[in-house]
Amino acid sequence: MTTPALQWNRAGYAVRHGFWMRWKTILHELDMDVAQGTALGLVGPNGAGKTTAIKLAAGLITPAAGSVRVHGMPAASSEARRRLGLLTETQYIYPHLRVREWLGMLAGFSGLKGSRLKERVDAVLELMALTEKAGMMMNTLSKGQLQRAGLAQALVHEPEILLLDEPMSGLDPYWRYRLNNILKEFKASGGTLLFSSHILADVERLSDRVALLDGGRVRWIGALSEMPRQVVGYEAVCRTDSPEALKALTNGNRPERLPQGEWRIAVPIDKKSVLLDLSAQKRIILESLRPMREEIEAVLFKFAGSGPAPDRKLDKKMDPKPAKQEEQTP
Ligand SMILES: Nc1ncnc2c1ncn2[C@@H]1O[C@H](COP(=O)(O)OP(=O)(O)OP(=O)(O)O)[C@@H](O)[C@H]1O
Repeated sequence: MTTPALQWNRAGYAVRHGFWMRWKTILHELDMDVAQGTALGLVGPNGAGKTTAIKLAAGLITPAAGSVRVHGMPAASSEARRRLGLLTETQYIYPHLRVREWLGMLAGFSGLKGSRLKERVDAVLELMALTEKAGMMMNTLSKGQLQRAGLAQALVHEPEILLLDEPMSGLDPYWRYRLNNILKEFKASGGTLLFSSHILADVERLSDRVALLDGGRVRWIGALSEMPRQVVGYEAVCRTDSPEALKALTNGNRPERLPQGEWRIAVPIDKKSVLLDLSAQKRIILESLRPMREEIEAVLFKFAGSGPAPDRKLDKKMDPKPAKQEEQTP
């Protein structure tokens, strides 16, 4: 079996919290992975643990239990970090640096030098349409421009893996579309993507798999197309001369007349037997029948909070100090 590009292996994370500095578990035995060349989208309510999971993969924080690996290497190792491009939710900008200087400085931290560094800074400025802003101070950028500068720094050293916390945040619809295409190209060229988002349409467009986090646990992981969604009704296309038959099927939903004279109707689940009876009696001629499933949002909402309650035993058992021994072993 090939080693995943990213892997959280029963990874836990805890912080000291509150007046009494009690331990608070933020992630509980997180088990998930991302295969090379694929995208995993993290979704979940505020405070679910998405940013913490990304920070663990970036090696910014170390797990208190279990391990987090990048191509089999500890996420906090310098070799792992070299392979990563990271966009955090809150960017550390140096307000009095110019955009080009800021990008150059971060590119330098990633190991780029000389003409190669200049070449790459120019390339990401152009990619993010910031060439004209290159001489401006960082603190004069708009929110969306700052986000694009953040994406430029994540891409400048041509990482194999991108870790993006809310990458679409602050972007206008045009840039959301552009970024979607940029990230698809990144993936098509073998790149691996981990990102979080509250915008389900973006998650649907970009992810091969989705992990739903809530309360610091993975509640569901898989391809959205495989998500178990209940049938809530049917979309029927039929021919009929009977307005009563149409009325009996629709629960007040307005039927749509199609150009060839057929009717497209949304039939609620409880009218399925009426539909079949009318069809058997030839009062309607069914041309097509397609199940309608519940909205993805509704299923996610159901999954969130549906798992086990936080594991108190784990909270107590968890060694708050980073699991150094485990982390060193590739
Ligand atoms: N240093 C800390 N001290 C106390 N609590 C913390 C700390 N860091 C994170 N948390 C808590 O951990 C939980 C998970 O935070 P995290 O930022 O990972 O959530 P998230 O899913 O990214 O949320 P959002 O969608 O709002 O960005 C939150 O309840 C947060 O308050």
